[in-house]
Amino acid sequence: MMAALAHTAYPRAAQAEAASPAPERVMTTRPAANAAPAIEILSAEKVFADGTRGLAPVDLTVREGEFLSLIGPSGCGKSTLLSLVANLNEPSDGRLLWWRGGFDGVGAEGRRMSVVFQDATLMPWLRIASNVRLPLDLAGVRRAESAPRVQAALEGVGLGEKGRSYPRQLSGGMRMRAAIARGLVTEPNLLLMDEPFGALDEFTRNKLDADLVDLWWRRSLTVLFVTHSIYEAVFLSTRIVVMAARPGRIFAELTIDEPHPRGDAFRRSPCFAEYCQRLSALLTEASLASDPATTEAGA
Ligand SMILES: Nc1ncnc2c1ncn2[C@@H]1O[C@H](COP(=O)(O)OP(=O)(O)OP(=O)(O)O)[C@@H](O)[C@H]1O
Repeated sequence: MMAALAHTAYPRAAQAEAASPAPERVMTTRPAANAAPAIEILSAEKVFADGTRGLAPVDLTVREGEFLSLIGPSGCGKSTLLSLVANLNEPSDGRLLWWRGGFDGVGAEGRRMSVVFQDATLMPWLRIASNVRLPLDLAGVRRAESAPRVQAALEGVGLGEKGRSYPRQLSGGMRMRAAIARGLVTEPNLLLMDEPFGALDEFTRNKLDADLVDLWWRRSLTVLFVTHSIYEAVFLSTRIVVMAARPGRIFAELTIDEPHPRGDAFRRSPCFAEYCQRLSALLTEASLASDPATTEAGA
């Protein structure tokens, strides 16, 4: 089980979504600032074999229950940072902690992690259900046990009827949902997502964003999310980390202190527009700080 998160009840009338009869859920602005750390990045630095300094020392704590997005100009190290957290890459210096321990503790109860990339990477020759079942097959889970878990994961992303289809029979948005189902089938506590909806049209992306934030909220997930989209970052996140390039580093942070679940009413609200403007201004500053000429001049 995950550590208890602070749930702050909001008067339903305070939100336009309250007009909708469907969700009987308590609104919340989790997580608590003092929630336990899921990931601690401690002065982690990355210099690649060719000498490229992908990341200057970065210090960042991702707390349980956060939806934390990384945004910044191209080459600022978002994917590099995510790959360190996924343990697909090692820091050249500094270290990371996963649930206050080493990576060998990942996978234990309450410490499960999944990664979803921009490309759905489904096996074209396997039906959707078999694609989603892959992580369970690799873990040696027996079919009798995996079948209901696969079906539940598919239903969780709205693909309950598509298990017998092949990837080519699905739209791009559906394939991405299948990739998310594959990420969720192991019931992760932490979901790492590298621009998962970057290749989708805006309408589909908005829909998947709404479903993702709903999943995050219902399942008490912790999410570390890479995006280039200001709107997506503001809509989804509890906190946004703005990065600058050359070398990749943390430039600024913005907390989106708005209750969940969030829906279209939030997207249309003046405060959404304000957050977007603030984030846009920070990104402009980060881009200027990423310009070598500016950086040198200011040094
Ligand atoms: N394997 C590698 N070898 C050398 N340099 C690399 C390698 N991987 C990344 N880099 C460099 O490290 C820096 C950070 O790259 P990274 O892909 O993390 O940035 P990003 O913010 O995710 O970029 P984008 O938004 O364009 O995806 C860039 O300068 C990139 O060229």
